This record gives sequence, C-alpha cells and structure tokens, in this order.
Amino acid sequence: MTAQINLKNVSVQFGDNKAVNNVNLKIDKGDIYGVIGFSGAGKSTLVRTINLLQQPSAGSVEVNGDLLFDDGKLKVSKKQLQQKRRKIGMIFQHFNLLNEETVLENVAFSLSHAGLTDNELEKKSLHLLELVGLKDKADFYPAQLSGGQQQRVAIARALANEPDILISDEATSALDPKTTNQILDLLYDLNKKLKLTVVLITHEMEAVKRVANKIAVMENGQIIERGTLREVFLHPQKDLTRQFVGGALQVRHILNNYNFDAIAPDDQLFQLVYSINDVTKSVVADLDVALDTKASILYGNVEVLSGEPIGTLAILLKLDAEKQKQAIKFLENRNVVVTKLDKGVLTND
Ligand SMILES: Nc1ncnc2c1ncn2[C@@H]1O[C@H](COP(=O)(O)OP(=O)(O)OP(=O)(O)O)[C@@H](O)[C@H]1O
Repeated sequence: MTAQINLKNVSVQFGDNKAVNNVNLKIDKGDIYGVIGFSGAGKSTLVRTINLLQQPSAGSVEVNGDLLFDDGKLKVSKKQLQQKRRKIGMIFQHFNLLNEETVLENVAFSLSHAGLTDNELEKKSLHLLELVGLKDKADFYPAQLSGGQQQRVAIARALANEPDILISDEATSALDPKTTNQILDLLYDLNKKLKLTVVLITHEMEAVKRVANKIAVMENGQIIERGTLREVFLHPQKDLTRQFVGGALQVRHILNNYNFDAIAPDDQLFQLVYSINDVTKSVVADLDVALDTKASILYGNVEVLSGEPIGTLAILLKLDAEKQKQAIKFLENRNVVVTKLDKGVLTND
C-alpha cells in the first residue's frame, strides 16, 4: 500500500539551525499518527511541510500520490497547491476564531470560496457543527464559549472542505485534562466516521496513548524512534522514549513519594510492563515461587492503550546479581518488559 503522506529525506534549515534534519515519514490513510517530542524538537516544522506551509530546504513531499515538492521546488502550481491544501485541515493550540463573527459564520467563512447559496452554506455549516456536537451554539460568539467548545468550532471549520487529512498541532495543550480527553475522543470518532487521517503533534504521551495507532518520537530535528503505539510503549528503545512512556505510566511520579531508605535499603526496584492479553498468569507469584524473590508490589495499574489492556507494576525484589539476571530472563520469557529503576533518580519525569 502506498502511504497517504510520504516525506522523503526532508530537512528544514533556518539559518544555522537545522530544525528538521533528513526525516523520512510515511503515514497511511486512516492512521492517527502521533508525533511526540519536547518543545523545539521540530514537530511543527516537520508537519507543516505536509501542506507546504513550510517548504523544505531539501527532500520531497508526496500527499495522496501527488508529488507536491521535490528538489527545492514546488511541483504543482500555486493554484493546485491551494486546492490540495483545502484537503488538509489544520487545528492549533490557539483556536484562531473570528471573534466578531458567530460560530456559524466562523464555519461558513471556510466555505466562502465554494460557490454555495446562502441556504446551502447555512445547511452545510450546521451539519459541520452537528458533527462536533455544537449545533445548539450556532448563534453564539466565540467569547461566549469555553476553550473546548472553541476548539470544536475550529475543528468544524477545519472539516469544512471535507479534508482527508487533519493536522492537529498541540490542539489540546491549552485545555484542561477532561476537555483534552473530549477533544481527543472527538478526533478519534471523526477518524472512524469520516476515515480521516489524523496527524497529532503533542508533547503529551497521554494524548498519544489515548487515540494514536502509530507514533514517532522527535528530538533535535530527527525521528529517533517510531512504530505502532504498542511496539513503542512496550519496547521503548531510546531514553527519551522511555521518559515519555514512564511519564504516561505515572509510575515514577508515584514512586517519588516513597521513602526507600526506610522500606527497602537493599532491595532492587523493577518496573514491569506487559500486555494483559499476553500474560494470563500472575507472573510475580510465579517468579517468587521460582526464585524466592520476596517480591513486594509497590504500584500496580492497568490501562487501555488504543483498546489493549496494558499492566504496569513496580516491584521490589531481594536478589543477588546472579538471581537478578535469572529473574529478568524469567520475566522476559513471559513477554514482560522489565526495566530496572534506580531508587535515587526517579525525579526526571
Ligand atoms: N520560522 C522560523 N524561523 C526560524 N526558526 C524557526 C522557525 N520556526 C521554527 N524555528 C526553530 O526550529 C526549531 C524547531 O521548532 P518547532 O516549532 O518545529 O518545534 P516543536 O517541536 O514543534 O516545538 P513547539 O512545540 O515548542 O512548537 C526551534 O529551534 C525553533 O526555534
């Protein structure tokens, strides 16, 4: 299958700063593709090359099988680019609504080029507002809406031209956690209902974890790790990815409140992560029987990752070096991802 979005060897240079450094990225139709990284990693710059709001310094951009940019040049006319851009909706952290216009007028504005009659325009705008659950607020002004509702208007507007791709650039960063989840769930529903590909830029693993099926982790203008959400979550390779995953699991955050000097001066601390579907028996009880580890559980949690239940445990084990190796092997043979945690440096999340 050809990717719907295909960025090849894309770099973006601002003076001496290579904001994006030779990135390859393929996104398939129907993906909710999370691009995660800290501020300044290059996420926005990379994703803005998809609709060429940012032209690359090098590399090529292909969308829906059309080569839009290559060899430092646009490969389509400005007019064609404008038409193709309409099929790539975009939402941002700041909702960018027209404050003097009603909600309905804000949405209708995106359709002003479409040659619709007033009646058609109103009908279509109301339909879009219905899609985002805001039909009853059509006559309100943006200032009369909550942040979450304003973002819904922005989403309705982004959907006006029936795009097949929606880019969400930190669209939930200014919202409280509950509203964030509602907006993410809306994007998930739109992805299913409209077969809309979603590119989700965020610095929050929680957001990616809730809705994405694939993920790329960016640092210093490069993608340092990528894969399905499950692969990356269960087998993070890079330190930065582990930090994001660990942060989302909350485990380190919670363990920071423990006084290890008092409860376990000699015991070793481990984090176990596993798919509940893979691990049917109590691995900790089995481990204890096999190696007499005197296991004690400090933290346990199950959460659903894109529909799959994932268990996380933090356990203390009494082990010498040899038994430690055996214990890790024992757990890994049962599809458990084991990370040894240092009791002294749990603060970096
Ligand atoms: N128009 C620009 N001109 C000059 N430098 C820029 C421009 N846009 C971005 N940069 C620089 O490129 C680098 C990557 O920025 P970018 O906004 O893509 O990162 P990000 O990962 O999206 O971070 P954030 O979430 O803070 O936006 C940063 O060093 C930034 O200062």
